Amino acid sequence: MKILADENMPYVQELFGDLGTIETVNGRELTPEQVKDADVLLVRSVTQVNGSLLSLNNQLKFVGSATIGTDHIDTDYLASRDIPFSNAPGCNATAVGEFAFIAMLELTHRFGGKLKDKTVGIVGAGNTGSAVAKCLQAYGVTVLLHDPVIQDSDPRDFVSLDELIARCDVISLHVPITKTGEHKTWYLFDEARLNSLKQGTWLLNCCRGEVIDNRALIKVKQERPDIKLVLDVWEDEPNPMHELIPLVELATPHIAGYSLEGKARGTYMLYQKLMQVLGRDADKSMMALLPSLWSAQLDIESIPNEKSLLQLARFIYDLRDDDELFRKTILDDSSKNAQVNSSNNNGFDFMRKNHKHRREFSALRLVNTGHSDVNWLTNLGFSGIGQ
Ligand SMILES: NC(=O)c1ccc[n+]([C@@H]2O[C@H](COP(=O)([O-])OP(=O)(O)OC[C@H]3O[C@@H](n4cnc5c(N)ncnc54)[C@H](O)[C@@H]3O)[C@@H](O)[C@H]2O)c1
Ligand SMILES: O=C(O)[C@H](O)[C@H](O)COP(=O)(O)O
Repeated sequence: MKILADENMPYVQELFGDLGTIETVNGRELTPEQVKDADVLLVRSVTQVNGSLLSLNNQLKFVGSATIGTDHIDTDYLASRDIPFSNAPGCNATAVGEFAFIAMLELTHRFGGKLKDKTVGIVGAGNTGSAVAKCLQAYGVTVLLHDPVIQDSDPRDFVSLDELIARCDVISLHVPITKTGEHKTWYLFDEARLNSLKQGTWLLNCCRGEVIDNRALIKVKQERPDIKLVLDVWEDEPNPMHELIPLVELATPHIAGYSLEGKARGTYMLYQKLMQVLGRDADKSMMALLPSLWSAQLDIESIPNEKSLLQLARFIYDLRDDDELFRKTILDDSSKNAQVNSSNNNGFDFMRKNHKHRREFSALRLVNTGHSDVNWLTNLGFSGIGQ
């Protein structure tokens, strides 16, 4: 069996190695010729899987995408050819939740005030939106949810988008990209909606770039510096509008979901699905792939203020490093960029490919050595305390 896998998918050899021959490829540049004799195709979000890519292949038994989003997959086409498909729902939701939470702590530290005093609106209350809400609620932040698709069948409370915008100090976007239908999300935040943000709103986008009209965002942000932005995703990736980057407070190249655990979960979910398709037992364990804990343990006496919480979060993941590298990689030093571009086509993809996967909060075991209540850190995701 020939398994063709994106070169940026970890643990493929460990999980699929005994099923056949593995060939790794640059997913963004994959051609029909390369796919021609594959039995299994494992992709990430950068590969458009459609009739054109699969036009020379008559033997494909499975397509898997180690991602939450499926907007790069022509699922109707795969169904028309009876090719089983699976994505990896929720695989990197914890990573996105922690990324957005840390970004909010960073903004609070930079611009003053307390995150705990803010009201945060989540647009799209599925896996990633709920993961952000979980972190915020563990810390005691007020959260409002907007999700017209599930609001009638979900027991949580929901508000309209207008109410969310009017009441929230921070808005975090977690919707799939959809171009049609009653609840389409393409340019959900167009110029009019961006202008309706209340004074001083922080807007985070960790879902898909095209949920915000980026050209309109440049215009609005130039007129309204009170709005603060965290963008992990961009219109027209891997070529974000250069004029937008300096206007963004925290800018990263679509890596909100890039935790080691999130990537491992993505590959593992595809392994489980393929074994099911092949009618075989999935006898490998995902936990065996991961280094057990990133740090044996950290003694915590108290979290006296938000700065201490930020320091603890930075110990796991210092988002400022990715922001700094992103600006340098994309904007600075054209000669360096030329080198990057020649070997890897694009600085955006270069940074994603070479991203050192961070760990999730759960990789750090905390021990409560004081008398104050720090047990809520377990609800935030850390291991140890209260267990
Ligand atoms: N930046 C990253 O690294 C990263 C990582 C994971 C996922 N993503 C993106 O984030 C998206 C969301 O991921 P998820 O796991 O939360 O997906 P999900 O399917 O679990 O949740 C999405 C939610 O959005 C809701 N929704 C749909 N249209 C809406 C609208 N118009 N208004 C409000 N809510 C709407 C859906 O009902 C659903 O509950 C993915 O589709 C993917 O594109 C990005
Ligand atoms: O949809 C997803 O799961 C995310 O956008 C994912 O993090 C994208 O990462 P990629 O597949 O491009 O490596």
